[in-house]
Amino acid sequence: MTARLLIGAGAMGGAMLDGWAAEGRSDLHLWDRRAADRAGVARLTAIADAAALPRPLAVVLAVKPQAAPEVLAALRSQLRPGDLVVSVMAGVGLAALRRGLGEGPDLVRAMPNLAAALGRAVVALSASPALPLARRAEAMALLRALGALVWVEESEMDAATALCGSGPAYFFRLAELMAQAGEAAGLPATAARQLAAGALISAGALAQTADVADARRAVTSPGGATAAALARFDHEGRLAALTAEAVAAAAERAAELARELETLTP
Ligand SMILES: NC(=O)C1=CN([C@@H]2O[C@H](COP(=O)(O)OP(=O)(O)OC[C@H]3O[C@@H](n4cnc5c(N)ncnc54)[C@H](OP(=O)(O)O)[C@@H]3O)[C@@H](O)[C@H]2O)C=CC1
Ligand SMILES: O=C(O)[C@@H]1CCC=N1
Repeated sequence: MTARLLIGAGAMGGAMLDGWAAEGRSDLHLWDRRAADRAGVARLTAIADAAALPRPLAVVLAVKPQAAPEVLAALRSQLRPGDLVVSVMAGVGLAALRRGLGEGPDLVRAMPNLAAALGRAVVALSASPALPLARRAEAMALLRALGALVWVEESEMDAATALCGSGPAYFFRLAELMAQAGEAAGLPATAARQLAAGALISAGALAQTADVADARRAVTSPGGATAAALARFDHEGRLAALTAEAVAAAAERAAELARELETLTP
């Protein structure tokens, strides 16, 4: 069984630990500056301790992209040929990971989301075309407990980040605004929040069983209340335009993180 080392246990790393805990794994190691201790997870006192971990070793990098140069530099000399490094850092490309970590480890990029804690994320994956299938399978085995896996080209990773990494926040924002609008329409604040969040949960559940366009059509009675709302959303294509603009902004920010990293990399 491959030992696992997670570096960075903030929001995303913590969610992955929760997802793996549900798998009942006993070979989890963690390095983080200050995350709380967790049952069943062995804390390293320094990244340098990674050298002594059992092999084969899979390292998952979940620090902020801005911390990448420092963390990659500390990790580089601790890795051995055959180690697998999976990075969930937005905007940190395979080339930057390779420069930072050297030729030893095999590399995979992954873009999960916070539903990894519940095993309900969708995770975009990319790797060099030269990465053998067996190593891809190892990365998939590592991430399977976190949710559904979708391979994309590395050139598509920023767009994938804008959808699956950031995407949950878009729906949460809409639910926040729906709650505000519900209150303005006369509901008590608590009920408005419960109903808006409930609608989000209901939509998520339905989206698991049907194509989203079909599900939308099923909700929309001809001439009914939903149709009235959707007509406003779609008036002159404004929701489509706004959504396209927002997704492009997220993808562009991921690309920009990569450019910023170039200036940080020694
Ligand atoms: N949040 C999300 O929904 C998603 C995040 N990601 C990616 O996951 C990564 C982590 O994001 P997120 O969990 O939100 O961020 P957080 O800031 O919540 O977590 C980062 C963690 O790494 C720790 N850390 C360890 N070493 C360092 C170091 N040398 N410098 C800085 N931090 C360090 C931080 O410690 P400290 O608290 O002391 O700074 C913190 O615990 C990012 O690269 C992001 O792009 C990907 C998909 C979704
Ligand atoms: O906002 C971010 O940059 C990270 C990546 C996707 C979700 N959170």
